Amino acid sequence: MKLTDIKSPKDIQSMSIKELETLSAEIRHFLVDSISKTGGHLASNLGAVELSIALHYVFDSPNDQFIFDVGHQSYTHKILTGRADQFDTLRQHNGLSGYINYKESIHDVWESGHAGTAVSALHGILKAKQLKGESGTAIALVGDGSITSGMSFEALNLLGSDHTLKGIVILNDNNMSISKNVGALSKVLTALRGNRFFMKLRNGIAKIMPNLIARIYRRLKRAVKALFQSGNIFEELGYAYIGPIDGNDLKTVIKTLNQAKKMKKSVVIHAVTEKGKGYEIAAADDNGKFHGVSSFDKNTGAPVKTNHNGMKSFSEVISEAMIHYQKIEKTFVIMPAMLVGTKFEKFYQQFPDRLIDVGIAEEHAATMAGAMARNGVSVFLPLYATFTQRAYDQIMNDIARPDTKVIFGIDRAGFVGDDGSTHQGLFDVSIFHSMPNVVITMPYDAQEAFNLIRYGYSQTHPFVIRYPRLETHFDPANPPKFELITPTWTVFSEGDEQVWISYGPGLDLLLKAKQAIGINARILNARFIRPIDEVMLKESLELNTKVFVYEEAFGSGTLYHHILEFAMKHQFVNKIGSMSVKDVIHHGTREHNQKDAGIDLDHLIETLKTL
Ligand SMILES: Cc1ncc(C[n+]2csc(CCOP(=O)(O)OP(=O)(O)O)c2C)c(N)n1
Ligand SMILES: CC(=O)[C@@H](O)[C@H](O)COP(=O)(O)O
Ligand SMILES: [Mg+2]
Repeated sequence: MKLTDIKSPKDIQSMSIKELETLSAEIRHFLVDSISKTGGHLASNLGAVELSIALHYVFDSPNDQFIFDVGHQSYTHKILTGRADQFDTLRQHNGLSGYINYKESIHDVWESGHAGTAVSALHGILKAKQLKGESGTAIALVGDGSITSGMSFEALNLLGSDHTLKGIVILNDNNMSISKNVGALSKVLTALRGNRFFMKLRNGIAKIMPNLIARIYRRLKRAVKALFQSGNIFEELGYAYIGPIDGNDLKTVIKTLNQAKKMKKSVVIHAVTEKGKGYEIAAADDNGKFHGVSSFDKNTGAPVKTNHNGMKSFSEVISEAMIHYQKIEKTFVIMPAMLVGTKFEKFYQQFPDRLIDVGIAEEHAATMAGAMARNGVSVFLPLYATFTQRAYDQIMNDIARPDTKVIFGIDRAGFVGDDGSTHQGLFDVSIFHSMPNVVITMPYDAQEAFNLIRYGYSQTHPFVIRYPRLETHFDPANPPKFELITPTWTVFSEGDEQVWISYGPGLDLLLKAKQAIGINARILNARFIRPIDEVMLKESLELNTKVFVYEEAFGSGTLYHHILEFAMKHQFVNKIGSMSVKDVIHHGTREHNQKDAGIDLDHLIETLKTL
């Protein structure tokens, strides 16, 4: 059967195990082929093929509801629910989403994109079914990285104690988050994985080679200890624990799911899988390079080259700046699971004792940062703008409220493009504006990024430097110097007919609009989004002309509103217009994101013409 002929999970439910095994090989081949062209989350999907097939084989979606934590590993589920023919549009505008998406399919029942929500969703879905007397069950597929997040623990704690509900949690343990998984729970899982070895031995499956005996003995000892002495964390939380099982062995997974289906209490199935399975280059990688990929050459695994012409990502610029800044002052980086994406690997290699990967634990990272800073350590906390949302309370209560100097590197600020609505970095400006004491900045280029970092460490408040998922000119061999700046705006382009204000990449757009329309506008670089530069703003308002504020951010309590407030307070009567994001923006290129939000260049020009 061709994958594109699968229209519903029913189409695979009458297959034999052998046929399903052939199907899993075909799916892997398809995924590598397809993702090599479109980009996407490769390694996680390759590891979850058998788990997804078995789910659809044993259970009956959508009556039984499948919850994919994050949702980045849901590609096989998409194929089995009739979407194989759309994979050439993956993560593209109006194409298939890279995550679970309610609009795509009745089988997509839990959207997340953010890690750690699956067990809470499982609890919620089961409770709703119970209250409404509905049939069917729910199953959560959670990775070993996501299970370490605070939310997962909160939910495991509650669901385990609710004996009126029965949920199934499949713990997809590949020993990897994006990078190697971290923390004590990861060690517990490693110990439990040892039990698989014990079971294999008992069944006479393991082939013992003489030179391995000593190692095997040590692992056996660990396994026995985990089994009989320290107990099993999931059992102690109230779950039946099945495993560890080979999560890439279809027959075993199907047998186990059938067993779990019959059980009366909530159950955790510990499935050991291989991230990247079936594509050797991805399977061999333990640096997270094949977690999320852009298009690549299938034979070599190398990304399809684009000409960067001296350009580097802002992530690289900031991490380089932090490396250079170590000559001025030692700082400590608290990294919630995004070492690869934020480009801090080089920093970690050079300063292994100045960075800790805390895993998917943004809340913990923020409070830990606050505590370290209060105890005299210079802290840098890199967070993707979207994941900042997870730590709102901790940033608010433990950093902003007591006015503690933590320097935040807010990466992926603004549109993120192909990851879509769950990952857009559009809310951080409002979030930080809603908190006391926080200084909010955005650099236009690499020089300004260096300067803002220098400035951030020289002042005394919580300090945000936000930067986009874009590139800028940067030569690592000849990096900018740290210049001393004051917290002011700058004139980006001279003029006096109108005053246009923005920050970061919005400035380029305003400049293009100025060139296109021919209005001699003064363009101000509000690199300090907060506090606003009252002197420069007042001077500009005194031109007694129209003012316009452009923000690539969700327009609620952002720069525009503070400019308005200032103008009203000082009784200026200038007409002040604005453009910002007002809606949820889905996947596509950055340009599509701008168009969908109605803040692209064409719309900007039209708006400015009639201001
Ligand atoms: C709150 C939050 N923080 C960070 C991320 C980024 N992120 C996406 S997937 C992932 C790793 C997940 O690891 P795991 O759950 O083990 O799944 P695997 O990819 O190994 O299958 C991370 C850190 C996220 N999606 N949500
Ligand atoms: C699944 C997830 O949340 C991350 O893998 C995310 O897709 C990373 O995005 P970047 O590619 O921008 O690092
Ligand atoms: Mg994992």
